[in-house]
Amino acid sequence: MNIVPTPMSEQALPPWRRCVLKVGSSLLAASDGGLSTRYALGIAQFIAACHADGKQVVLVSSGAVAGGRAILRERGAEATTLAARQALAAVGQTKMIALWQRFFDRPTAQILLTHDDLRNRRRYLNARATLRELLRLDVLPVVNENDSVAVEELKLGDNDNLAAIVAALVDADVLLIATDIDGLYSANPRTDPNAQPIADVAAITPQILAMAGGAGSISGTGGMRTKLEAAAKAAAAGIDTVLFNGTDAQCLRLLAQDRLRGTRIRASGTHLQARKYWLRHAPAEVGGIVVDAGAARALAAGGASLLPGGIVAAEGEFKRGDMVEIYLRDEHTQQVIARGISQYAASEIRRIAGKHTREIETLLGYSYGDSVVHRDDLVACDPAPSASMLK
Ligand SMILES: Nc1ncnc2c1ncn2[C@@H]1O[C@H](COP(=O)(O)OP(=O)(O)O)[C@@H](O)[C@H]1O
Ligand SMILES: N[C@@H](CCC(=O)OP(=O)(O)O)C(=O)O
Repeated sequence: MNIVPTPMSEQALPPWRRCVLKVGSSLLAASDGGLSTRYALGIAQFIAACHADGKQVVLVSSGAVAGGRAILRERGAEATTLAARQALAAVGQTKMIALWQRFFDRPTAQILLTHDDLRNRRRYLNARATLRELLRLDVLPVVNENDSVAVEELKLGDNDNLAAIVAALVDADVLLIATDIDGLYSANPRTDPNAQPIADVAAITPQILAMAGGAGSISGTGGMRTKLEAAAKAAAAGIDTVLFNGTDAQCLRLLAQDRLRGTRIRASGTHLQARKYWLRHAPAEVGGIVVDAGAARALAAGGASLLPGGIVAAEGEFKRGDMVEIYLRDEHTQQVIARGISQYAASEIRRIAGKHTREIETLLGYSYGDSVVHRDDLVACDPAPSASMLK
């Protein structure tokens, strides 16, 4: 029985500047094995329209496994072992990148991430710096899990969750998930003729989670369940998620004009509120960075990054990627004026404190960038003496 689900109603979306767009295997897998451009073309046109509007897109694309399967089949082989499945993903990954590359004038870049890259603080920061740089250079980053080396027990496994993590990583304004169905329904419409469309979800509650079923095709992984998990992760980072039908050209055209025929899952607060809340409340390392009055004024005013020139000293033994407090000190008092994530370890800061940014490379032999604390990773604090540091 072929059930046609009730269509979603149309709604306006808030304007956005940077998105993560996840495209599932269901849209890329060809029915006879391998990858198909059938729906990729419409999605590429949507991405090109976003670029033309000055918007930034990070593409999280599945398709490595589907792409490799056809080649394996041609050779009469079967992916029965883990090594065979990983080899298959390695072959398919190049097919998937080639599929996207042909649609764009601007360069595409391949970023393969593992669970470890996202868990390890230094690698997380490096991945973030690379993605930021690619966007600055107007390159289209195409992200996938590094299936060919990921250890089975530590695999993220589905790209919905990966896309949510990447959305937080790049500070996206919205997570767009393209799939083969119009959005979330009260039950899986492929099996339940009474399934009703749900256009707006205020929060991922147990009732909402209970609506989600598994994948709709043999190529899909996780179905609606992993999309809702991803939306919950994005919501916690202050990012809205949008589920829409990537097979529907009209839906894609509307989306390019910030109109949605699909499901919007709302974040609890704004993206900035969530990030600032986290920066304000995440535990800081012992010690911190002491700055001069000029730097303190710039940080208190908001919008500035902390550069080495304004730093007087680094105290304690924090590492690159640690949350630190930033102080202004005179003979009598010490005030926490801001907190943020340090791009440099305390020992490195001691060597570059008071120096010009162009000297970083010479002094350290490498550079993680001009900012010691980037403005996106920094929150100004209400003036209050630092209890832990008062002598
Ligand atoms: N409540 C639901 N609403 C909509 N779709 C659902 C629901 N529960 C399960 N699904 C299934 O989820 C599928 C999409 O997920 P999936 O097959 O993993 O695709 P993708 O490859 O795009 O991630 C749909 O085709 C549908 O069959
Ligand atoms: N990393 C895998 C994708 C797994 C996955 O999440 O697939 P899907 O749910 O279809 O997006 C691949 O490239 O085949």
